[in-house]
Amino acid sequence: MSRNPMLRVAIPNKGALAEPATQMLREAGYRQRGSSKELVLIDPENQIEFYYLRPKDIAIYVGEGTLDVGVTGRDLLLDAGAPAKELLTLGFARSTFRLASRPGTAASVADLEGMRVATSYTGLVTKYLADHNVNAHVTHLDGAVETAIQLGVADVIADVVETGATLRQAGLVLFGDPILQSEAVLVKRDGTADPAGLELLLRRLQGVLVARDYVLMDFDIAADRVDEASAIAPGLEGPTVSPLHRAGWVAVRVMVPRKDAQRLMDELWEIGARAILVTSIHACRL
Ligand SMILES: Nc1ncnc2c1ncn2[C@@H]1O[C@H](COP(=O)(O)OP(=O)(O)OP(=O)(O)O)[C@@H](O)[C@H]1O
Ligand SMILES: O=P(O)(O)OC[C@H]1O[C@H](OP(=O)(O)OP(=O)(O)O)[C@H](O)[C@@H]1O
Ligand SMILES: [Mg+2]
Repeated sequence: MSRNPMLRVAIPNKGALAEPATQMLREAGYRQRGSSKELVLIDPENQIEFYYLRPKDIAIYVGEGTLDVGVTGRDLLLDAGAPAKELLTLGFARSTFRLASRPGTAASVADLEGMRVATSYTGLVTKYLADHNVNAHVTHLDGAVETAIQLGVADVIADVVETGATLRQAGLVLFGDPILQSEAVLVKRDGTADPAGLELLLRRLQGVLVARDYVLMDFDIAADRVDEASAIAPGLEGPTVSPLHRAGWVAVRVMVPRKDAQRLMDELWEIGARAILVTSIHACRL
């Protein structure tokens, strides 16, 4: 029997995406490299190969079809302008892409006419300026772009902002609307059939995302209050209700968003639920 070719997956080898991406794949049951010197890791048991590449190159490999799918940032994907599309948002490396300058330099993108803009994301910024009919000089820098203004290379920068600490340290302020909201995404080449093994990878990653975002909530409650409890905590497909030895009482189990757990416990307690327990989900397949 001939086996399908292995699924070929691009993973960032450094920067803000690298560690959370490998951690998520480990949680999804895949082998990951043990040292940053390993550039390729084959996981024959799961019929998958991982290629550890520079974050900026991943959309290019996937867009050209050299690799089947990859983990990258939405900002990097748009910057590359590669024919690849988002399949799944992964919830880490969340950032915004913003314009910044010394106070008083500009108030909106329209003020950038004729100015010098430094960025590591030349593709993204050039398109953004063109979309706003602004003619500005875009200078490409590989990183640490916040320093470009102090060194007289640019009037304005466009860069990734998370906490804003790097900007503050450089004496810069944000201006204008955010150019985009970014986070890590799984991408695939546009307009091609799904390769063998992709559906399984997606299901496993979705399982990790649900296990991270949801908890299990168990409680005991009088049977005639189950409808009220379901209105508070409906679960994903309705609660599991089991009989209890105590007459007129039942045990209820629901999945609830982790961030809402404390509020839901308070509300369930108010309507008479007792022995309310919250448990983490280690893994799941919905
Ligand atoms: N401080 C941060 N917080 C959250 N996400 C970030 C942060 N810095 C970068 N990112 C995101 O991580 C992705 C990759 O950026 P990163 O800066 O790690 O790559 P790089 O600049 O190519 O690598 P390096 O900075 O190591 O040279 C982008 O999608 C970016 O939005
Ligand atoms: O808003 P903050 O929390 O300060 O984070 C944003 C900073 O993090 C990234 O830098 P990185 O460490 O990747 O260095 P680089 O500029 O050389 O890419 C980004 O380019 C910003 O400089
Ligand atoms: Mg960086």
